[in-house]
Amino acid sequence: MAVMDSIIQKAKANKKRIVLPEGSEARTLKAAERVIKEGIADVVLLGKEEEIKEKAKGLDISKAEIIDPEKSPLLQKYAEEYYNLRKNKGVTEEQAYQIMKDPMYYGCMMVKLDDVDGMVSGAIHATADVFRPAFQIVKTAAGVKVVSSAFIMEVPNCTYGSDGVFIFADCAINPNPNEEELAAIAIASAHTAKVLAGIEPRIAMLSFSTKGSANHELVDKVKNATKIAKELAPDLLIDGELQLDAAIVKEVGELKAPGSPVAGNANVLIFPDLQAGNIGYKLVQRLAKANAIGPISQGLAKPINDLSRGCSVEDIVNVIAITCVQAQGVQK
Ligand SMILES: CC(C)(COP(=O)(O)OP(=O)(O)OC[C@H]1O[C@@H](n2cnc3c(N)ncnc32)[C@H](O)[C@@H]1OP(=O)(O)O)[C@@H](O)C(=O)NCCC(=O)NCCS
Ligand SMILES: CC(=O)OP(=O)(O)O
Repeated sequence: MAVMDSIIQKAKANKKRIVLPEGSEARTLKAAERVIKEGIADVVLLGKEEEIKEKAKGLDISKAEIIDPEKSPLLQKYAEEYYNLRKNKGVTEEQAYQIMKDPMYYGCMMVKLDDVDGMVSGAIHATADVFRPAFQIVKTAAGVKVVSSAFIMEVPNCTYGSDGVFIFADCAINPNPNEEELAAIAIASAHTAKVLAGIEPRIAMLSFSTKGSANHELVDKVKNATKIAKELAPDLLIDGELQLDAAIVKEVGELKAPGSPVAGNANVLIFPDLQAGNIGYKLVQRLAKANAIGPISQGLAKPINDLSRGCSVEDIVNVIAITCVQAQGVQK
């Protein structure tokens, strides 16, 4: 938990205000209580006040602000903002008003208008339902074409990576990134490695082939993405295409990819598509009992983070703390 200890200390040092749209969800309420009690963040819960209070019986959430989007005096203003953002996509004023009653959209608008510093959701919503409003309302940061996600993986009793700490990406957002997108995911993940996990990135572009051991168009995609990433970020330690064993096991790396600056010692693992990435992180989380922190979004203009529906209270606390640290880096 060393990585999370440091992130939680950073979050406490400059407290931020985080909205939780799944305000009446049991794990979310427990996480809200802990986050407030430990001074990690101020919390806004969205939902029907009576329902939230009923579900929170026995918990102290008295310091959380509760907002029911349907009754909010800001609903009309938020609807107008949404209408202006989406009218060119055919959204009418009436549709905008109805959409803005949805806590997922309302929460994103709070972030967009700086009424909160960040949002965490996804304990009972699928990833697409978290990111669709985020893409529409908060949009990408300047210069970013593709938003992606990464997990900080802390694998117990493991000497690979950085003493068992890895970044895995993209495990949650882009189903089938093209070469340029895969290169962008690698570069964004290097930033996450440095800023959030506190490790110096050594990036492996993963494949079922190592340095030409197999020929296939799927392998070509990873080779080309590696070339693009190296051109865009010549200072980064990045290599591919590498199989997983060549990427993380020293002896296998020396055998399959001699001379590689990364093979055998990688700590940032870039998966070729979402099938591999999502299966890969869940395998390591469940079979190796790794702490999977995330998914952490990369490239949104302001921080909005998803959760796995299988998350624990601790996972939610962790993602809230990460969202706070991301918010500290946002220029307003
Ligand atoms: C993320 C996701 C929801 C976007 O899907 P979508 O809504 O069908 O996307 P669309 O192509 O219709 O795009 C919707 C908007 O988001 C934008 N967008 C989509 N993906 C984006 C990305 N990765 N980065 C930045 N913007 C993106 C589009 O440009 C579009 O913007 P616009 O409406 O202003 O033109 C989709 O890629 C998805 O479902 N991914 C898999 C999520 C998942 O199931 N993960 C596994 C469990 S974690
Ligand atoms: C990240 C992820 O896989 O989310 P979920 O388990 O909710 O699909």
